Amino acid sequence: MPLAKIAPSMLSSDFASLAAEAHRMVKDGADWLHMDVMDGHFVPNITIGAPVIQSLRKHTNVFLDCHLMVSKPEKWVDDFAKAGASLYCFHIEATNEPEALIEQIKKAGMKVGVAVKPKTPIETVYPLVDRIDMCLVMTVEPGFGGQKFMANCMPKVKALREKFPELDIEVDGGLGLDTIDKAAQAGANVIVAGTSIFKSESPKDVISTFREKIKSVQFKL
Ligand SMILES: O=C(CO)[C@H](O)[C@H](O)COP(=O)(O)O
Ligand SMILES: [Fe+2]
Repeated sequence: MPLAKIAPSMLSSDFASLAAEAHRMVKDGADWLHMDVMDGHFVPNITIGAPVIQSLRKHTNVFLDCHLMVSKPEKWVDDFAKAGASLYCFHIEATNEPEALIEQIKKAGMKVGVAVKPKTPIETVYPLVDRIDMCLVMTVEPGFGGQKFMANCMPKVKALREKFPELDIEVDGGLGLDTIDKAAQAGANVIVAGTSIFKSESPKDVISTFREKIKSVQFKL
């Protein structure tokens, strides 16, 4: 099972001080920064686009894990690559040609992630796993931070981990000190958390607790 990676969702940060918030998260132990991109069409919310990634990239070298909750994800690959995105994670529900999109993302020089919404069967990603770097199993309906963790998505994580022991498996939505155990035991190793980290008195402690919980199950799976 790959190493634990903790990826604060910047959706919960103060967007007016994004660079400072990014530095704060890295100082507090974040491995990646999770950048939630929403177009108001695939999900009923609008957040950021490539220009924001471009600005942020001028202030930090940290790995930018971009979660594209957008229709037509093929349309934005080059913009995000030029802007300095490290990983481009698209929703399998948003494209009819995932294989071509994966190749396009790789050609643009980014890592590739495929995301599945809670109701999407995990089997849909199995044929793609040999070509991707990460699978994101949503544990809320995409669109908003601060929602309740959907524990009924854990069997999807477990099945994916059993089939692909070395794959980066990311969970996203409602992760906190009260839900991290379930995600770790199911086999997730990349933890996205916005609300629980940014609302905490000590993001550093939350991040290190997440990492310890993943490590504690690492060798059992
Ligand atoms: O993809 C997302 C929303 O669609 C966010 O990454 C996610 O909601 C973060 O949630 P939380 O604040 O509960 O950690
Ligand atoms: Fe996300």
